[in-house]
Amino acid sequence: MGRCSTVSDDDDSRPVLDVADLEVHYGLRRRRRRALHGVSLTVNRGETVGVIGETGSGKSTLARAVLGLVRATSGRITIAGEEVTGYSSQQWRALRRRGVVQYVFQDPLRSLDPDLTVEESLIEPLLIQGVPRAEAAARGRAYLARVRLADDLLGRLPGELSGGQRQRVAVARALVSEPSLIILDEPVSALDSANRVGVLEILKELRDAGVSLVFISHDLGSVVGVADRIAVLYQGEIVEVGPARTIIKAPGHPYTRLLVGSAPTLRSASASRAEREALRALLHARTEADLAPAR
Ligand SMILES: Nc1ncnc2c1ncn2[C@@H]1O[C@H](COP(=O)(O)OP(=O)(O)OP(=O)(O)O)[C@@H](O)[C@H]1O
Repeated sequence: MGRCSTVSDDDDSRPVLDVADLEVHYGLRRRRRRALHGVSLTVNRGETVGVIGETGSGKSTLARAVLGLVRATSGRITIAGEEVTGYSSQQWRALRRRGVVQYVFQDPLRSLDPDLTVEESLIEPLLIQGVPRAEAAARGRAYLARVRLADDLLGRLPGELSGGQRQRVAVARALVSEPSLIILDEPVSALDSANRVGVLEILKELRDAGVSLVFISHDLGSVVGVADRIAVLYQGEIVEVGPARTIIKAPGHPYTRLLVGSAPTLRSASASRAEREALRALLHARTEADLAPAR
């Protein structure tokens, strides 16, 4: 199976995702909270970009903004050459129906309709696009094989699958319409280690086949083997972005150093406890100085 086709244009030089100076606030007046500040990120066609950060850093908010599930307070989001920032919910629905951007969430039950069989879930996006049923069914089966699941699961409901099988079906469903971009928000976090390895292998194959992916995770170790570039999100801001190898070998920001130092498998020697505490203190000092509350 080849590269995912381009849905809305065929200019390969244009980023498939261009997020510029994105700001997202939640709540009103005194409850107003800034979740993202000045976030800029591009994903080139065929590129896999990892976004890592600890809990509450704004990873899901970024995913939701790019999927039109949360509104940008300011900034610009362009997907496959289409500026979507000011889209109404109707326009977002139309964009999703065209299959330009697809998603996989941590909990596959959020990505899959519990009342649709695996086959129905796989062919639904294609039928919406007007693909004839027989062709849609054939493509659904092909993508099921691509995530290494057998045809005998086609008649099952999501509730009749294991967690790992469900997440593979969610990945196959995201792929079936051959979108320009797939957003994966913590796709392996809820899986046991065998399934995690299996799904990461599938993501690597997709990357090698030239599918454009955003892989969001709190776990640097999961992202590092899959992503071409990694963006580090800290308290709603991207503090560092670079090739995966550079992020691991020469992390620039104290928070990235802390992440790398806390993941012993990523370095020959993990940071000592004293080093980690020194980095935490440095981070704390920066946070106090740099991050003003939302106005
Ligand atoms: N619907 C909401 N209303 C108000 N605040 C929210 C809402 N959703 C998220 N937040 C806040 O925005 C910030 C970023 O949340 P977000 O869910 O994007 O973080 P995350 O990095 O995905 O965290 P996790 O890894 O725990 O999922 C947090 O401070 C969170 O409490």
